[in-house]
Amino acid sequence: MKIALLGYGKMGKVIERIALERGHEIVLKKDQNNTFEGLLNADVAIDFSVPDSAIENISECLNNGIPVISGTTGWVADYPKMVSLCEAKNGSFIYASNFSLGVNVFFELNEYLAKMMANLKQYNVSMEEIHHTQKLDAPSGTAITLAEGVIKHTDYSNWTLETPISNEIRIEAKRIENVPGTHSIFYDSEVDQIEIKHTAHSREGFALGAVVAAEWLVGKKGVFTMKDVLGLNSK
Ligand SMILES: NC(=O)C1=CN([C@@H]2O[C@H](COP(=O)(O)OP(=O)(O)OC[C@H]3O[C@@H](n4cnc5c(N)ncnc54)[C@H](OP(=O)(O)O)[C@@H]3O)[C@@H](O)[C@H]2O)C=CC1
Ligand SMILES: O=C(O)C1=N[C@H](C(=O)O)C[C@H](O)C1
Repeated sequence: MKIALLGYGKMGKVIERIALERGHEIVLKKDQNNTFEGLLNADVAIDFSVPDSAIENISECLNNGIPVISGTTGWVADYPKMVSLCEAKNGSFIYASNFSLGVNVFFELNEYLAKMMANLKQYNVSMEEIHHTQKLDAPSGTAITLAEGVIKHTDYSNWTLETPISNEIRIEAKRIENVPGTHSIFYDSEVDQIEIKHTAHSREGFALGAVVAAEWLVGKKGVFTMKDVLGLNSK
């Protein structure tokens, strides 16, 4: 498979290594300093760039009939626009706030726990995410997906980085040197605490998941999620 990398930073470089190990070829490594030249030779594009460039990168792919995977976070308010563009162009698109298998299992666990806790009003939900100090967005895209998973099954209706008012889930975003990504969800009552936690030990899991998603997407039309890629939709 010929892959265009849109974003060639920390993630782009790990994705390149894993893609080459799996027998793929890299036909474009786009950063701030070059153009999309080479994109049209790609079977699929993988965007791990910056919040301000994700929409341009994804649009360029969809407008040119190139299937695109995006892992860039911090632009999700505009996700519906990219879904509409993909549908209008009969294209192929996957966005995931987190491509790792472990986190996608954790997303399911989070929703399962939220369903069980929904009627136990004595418990207060909060979250913590910890990432490296270069991260541009807060809270992390993964924390937002986790909060949405709780909101879907409980009376919570929003998340906040500030002091929460009723029905808001407080997310604390910590930035510590070299942390690849740690997410915790807490259910606190006066008498106890339930905590679930996912800790990424490196960026390998995110990158492998993105390459697997790219391999899966080629030849399909539509807007998909990691649930489709991992066959979790029917569960
Ligand atoms: N969904 C997931 O599983 C994961 C998502 N992420 C997300 O992926 C994104 C990238 O993370 P990371 O690799 O750590 O970040 P880095 O800052 O290391 O890399 C970002 C890259 O994007 C490039 N870039 C900047 N502007 C553009 C542009 N206009 N077009 C293309 N590339 C551009 C930068 O280029 P230059 O060097 O020239 O500035 C750099 O190469 C973040 O949003 C992060 O949150 C990260 C890990 C997992
Ligand atoms: O910026 C990162 O590094 C990461 N970003 C993603 C996010 O915002 O959730 C995924 C992962 O936690 C690493």
